[in-house]
Amino acid sequence: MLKLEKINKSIEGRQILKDVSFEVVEGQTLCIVGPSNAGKTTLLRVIAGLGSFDSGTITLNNEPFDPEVDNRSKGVIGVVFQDFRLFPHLSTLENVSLAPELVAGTDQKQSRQEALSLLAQLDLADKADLYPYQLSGGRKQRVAIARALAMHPQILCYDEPTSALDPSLRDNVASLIQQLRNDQITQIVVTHDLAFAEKIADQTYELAAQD
Ligand SMILES: Nc1ncnc2c1ncn2[C@@H]1O[C@H](COP(=O)(O)OP(=O)(O)OP(=O)(O)O)[C@@H](O)[C@H]1O
Repeated sequence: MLKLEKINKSIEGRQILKDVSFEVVEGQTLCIVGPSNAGKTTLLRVIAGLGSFDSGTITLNNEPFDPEVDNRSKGVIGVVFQDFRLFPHLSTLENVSLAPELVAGTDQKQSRQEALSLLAQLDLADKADLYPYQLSGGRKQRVAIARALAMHPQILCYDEPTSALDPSLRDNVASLIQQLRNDQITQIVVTHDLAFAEKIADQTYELAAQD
């Protein structure tokens, strides 16, 4: 589905990504693992179009795909950030319905209906009117997931989904990712936690630290 071939990227003269090649299969979960500083976040940013790369090719469904151009504002690749990045001045419902309205042009009634249905799916139905500061870390993360899913991404990516949460929630995050996999959502999960990766991954790509 999404295929990377020999992706290279240097920052300030230092090679961070070297010949990164893998393919994530539709409906499956790919984990990108590696030690600190291996370039996991950098790679995720490249995939999501939030950062450039120097050489290599990326295709999506066998078509050339330039994330910086083709993902901008389109939500083809959704991202759940480590720190969630919710809009603090918006309610849970508004956080989820905003992008479909502003970016995809969905009318407000429909986008709110869809947001409510996603919130119900993620066990947040009774949190629709709360603001981010009123939510626990685990719930904020689920709002971030609902917000990404609201754009109907072809792939949902996570940057270190367990690291900002209490360790007791690790299994809940794993269950949630497994539940989304059962719903046929294609997922890419960046993690340094090998045991976590083992639980959720169909496929693992190991990123080695460069010198
Ligand atoms: N904008 C930047 N400017 C300078 N160096 C950068 C920049 N972005 C990333 N780097 C460097 O690239 C290397 C890889 O960083 P990255 O955050 O991608 O690694 P990581 O595997 O996600 O690490 P961690 O698990 O610690 O988050 C680091 O040495 C980092 O300092």
